Amino acid sequence: MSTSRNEPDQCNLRKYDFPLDDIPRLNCMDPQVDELIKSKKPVVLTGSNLVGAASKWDLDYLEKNMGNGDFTIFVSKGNQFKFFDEKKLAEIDSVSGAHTKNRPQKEYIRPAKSCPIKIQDFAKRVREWKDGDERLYLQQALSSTSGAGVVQDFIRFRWDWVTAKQKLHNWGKLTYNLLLVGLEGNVTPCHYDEQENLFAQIHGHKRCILFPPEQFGCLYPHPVWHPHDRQSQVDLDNPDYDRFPKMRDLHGVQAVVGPGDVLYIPIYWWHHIESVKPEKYTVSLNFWYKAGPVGQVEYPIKGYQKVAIMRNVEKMLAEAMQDPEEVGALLRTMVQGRF
Ligand SMILES: O=C(O)C(=O)C[C@H](CCCc1ccccc1)C(=O)O
Ligand SMILES: [Zn+2]
Repeated sequence: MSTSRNEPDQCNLRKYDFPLDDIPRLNCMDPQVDELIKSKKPVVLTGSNLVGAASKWDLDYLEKNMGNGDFTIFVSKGNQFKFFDEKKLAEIDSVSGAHTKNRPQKEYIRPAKSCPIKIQDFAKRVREWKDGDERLYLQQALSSTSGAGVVQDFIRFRWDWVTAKQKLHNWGKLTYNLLLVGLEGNVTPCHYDEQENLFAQIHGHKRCILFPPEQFGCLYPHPVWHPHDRQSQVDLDNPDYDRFPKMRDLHGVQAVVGPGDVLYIPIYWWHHIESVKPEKYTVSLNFWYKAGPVGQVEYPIKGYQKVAIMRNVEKMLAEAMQDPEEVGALLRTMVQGRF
């Protein structure tokens, strides 16, 4: 039911076959918050005012205060913006020796293509956008050249609060803040990142569905050498249970975040993010922190540590075999009928 305030109508959110529990929503001063972050569990923090200085970052303000540099936007014919790492493609081309020359170069479909744009053009295209047009998603790291007004606001974020969190939980350094401006209906499909993430929602609402690293087996990620490394092969919005039978065992958690909310997305947790009604576009800013130092390893090892181990095995085998196509065959030979 939609309340009088500008809130999403929980009833018109997409329904899924798998169960979804609610991510706790706690005031940032609640001591349970640090318990949850310490145990790498997601939580929505309210009242932090972390990006209060950005509460005025709507399209008009961004248009006037982001300078005239080029911004990276992604354009997609559909509603999915599945991250495609061009650097991985370059690596595959560089590593492929004579033995792979005779194989037709596997063509990769890029679900969304990236192109540079001025913020003014982007804002115009968002205002004029209507259903059926190709979709846009601005995804740009903020820096000191991001426009005077925005930089002034950036300085006034609650750095004291967020730096205290970083230190308390032994996170590594802040790598960057990604500014995200997307259209209602845009979906960032299920993937995980190798960084801790304080995801601040500024304008509009986003529905975030998360799964713990332990559900790696149900989400069938692409191989680490693939440009879609860290992205799930499954489409939650169009499940293929024949190819991916273990999707039936999915059990996620979810939250709809609105302006002022900060969602803690723990490192290695899967997340699928959709910009939802009633607003036409959404503005978010994430705070990505490198993982902290690996402390004393405790046994049994945790789900996220198993993911790190599996990644290393895939990297080592791809390096040893020099031909990614042979890694699967070798792994099947190694485990089938034996373990
Ligand atoms: O903050 C996060 O981690 C998100 O996934 C937010 C997500 C956009 C992320 C785009 C992206 C995904 C992978 C690599 C580089 C960029 C959204 O809000 O749509
Ligand atoms: Zn992410």
